[in-house]
Amino acid sequence: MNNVLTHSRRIVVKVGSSLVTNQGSGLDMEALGNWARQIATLRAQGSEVVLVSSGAIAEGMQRLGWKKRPSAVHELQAAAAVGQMGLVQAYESCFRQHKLHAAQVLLTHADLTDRERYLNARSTLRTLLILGVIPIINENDTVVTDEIKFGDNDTLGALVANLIEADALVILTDQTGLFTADPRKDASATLVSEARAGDAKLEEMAGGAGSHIGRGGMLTKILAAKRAARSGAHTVIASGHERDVLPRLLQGESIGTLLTASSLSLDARKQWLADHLQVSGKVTLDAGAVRVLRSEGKSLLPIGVTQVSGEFQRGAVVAILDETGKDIARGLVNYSADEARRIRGKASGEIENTLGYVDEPELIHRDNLVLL
Ligand SMILES: Nc1ncnc2c1ncn2[C@@H]1O[C@H](COP(=O)(O)OP(=O)(O)O)[C@@H](O)[C@H]1O
Ligand SMILES: N[C@@H](CCC(=O)OP(=O)(O)O)C(=O)O
Repeated sequence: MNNVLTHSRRIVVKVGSSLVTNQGSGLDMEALGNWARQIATLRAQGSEVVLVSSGAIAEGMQRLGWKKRPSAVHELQAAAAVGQMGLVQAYESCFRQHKLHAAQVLLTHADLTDRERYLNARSTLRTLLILGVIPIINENDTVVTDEIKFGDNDTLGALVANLIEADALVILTDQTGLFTADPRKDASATLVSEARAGDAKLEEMAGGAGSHIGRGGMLTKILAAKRAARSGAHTVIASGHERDVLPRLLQGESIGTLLTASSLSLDARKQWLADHLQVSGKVTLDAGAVRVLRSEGKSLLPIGVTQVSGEFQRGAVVAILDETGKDIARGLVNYSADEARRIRGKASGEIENTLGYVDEPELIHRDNLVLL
């Protein structure tokens, strides 16, 4: 019996490519019907559920008659555009059988890194949940390029869990959970039934995707659990082939791997900052500045900055690096890259002399700064 999930009222369910397709070609309608039925059960019990579903590329390939997954990005994008139609049509008809409306929500990285779009996405999802609609989320493959895509839907699932402050993220896949090593390669691997999300040991156990269908493998699921935990969401990694896995999990049954979040959660603004995978620039600090940020939770003053790279405006999100180049924090800057270069290493009292004006004494205020 596991009480952690019985208290979950808002849940993000991610179903991987391996579970929604027929060996990578076309959709497995029976599987989709099965997810819809289980989600309808949760909904009837009062839970709010968001579904993150892959499958667009596989369905698009089948509709276009392609036997082999293309490697060219524009062809994958074309397949995703064709296949997404089929994916939402299929879900729409499955959910309709349970008298539930479904909504298509396609997100990109940029949607979650821009504060205004992030807030819009959040309020739309909240509204859909209040209306009793099941949002079905996928990456907007058509407009993303290699550099800016999530690529796997595990990361997307975690960011959605952060976005709507979900209680739990359930990642369903083709394995029964996280094993001590990839079970496809190591027959002696054993199932990890419970661990703390973010435990570094888990990353060593996890390998890449087990088939040509899936993208991220176990590592992206472990990292997704770590990310989801930042807003307090627990993660379960379990097999989608397990009968009635969703209602059973919520009834407290121990199935798969439970990765627990500590009860500490960052406030929404800091959460948004921590979620920035893409940043506009970087500032490198000296050892003293790193120490006061870490141990005293202070604001970052220009005097502690040794280097500024990239081009950014006031209000942008930047990565904060320690003197060895390690990424240690995210922050919203009070000065542009140009201004920051001019005031770096200087005392705050010198800002006015250097720039001719002073907006704020600190480069990044502590309220706008989050340690990673
Ligand atoms: N430690 C591990 N425990 C379980 N599975 C692992 C592990 N390391 C790697 N894997 C592989 O990860 C695969 C699941 O990821 P993936 O293929 O991306 O599926 P999905 O499409 O569901 O995201 C499994 O089939 C398995 O081969
Ligand atoms: N957005 C892509 C799915 C990406 C993907 O395969 O992710 P995953 O299910 O995590 O292995 C699609 O719908 O085809």
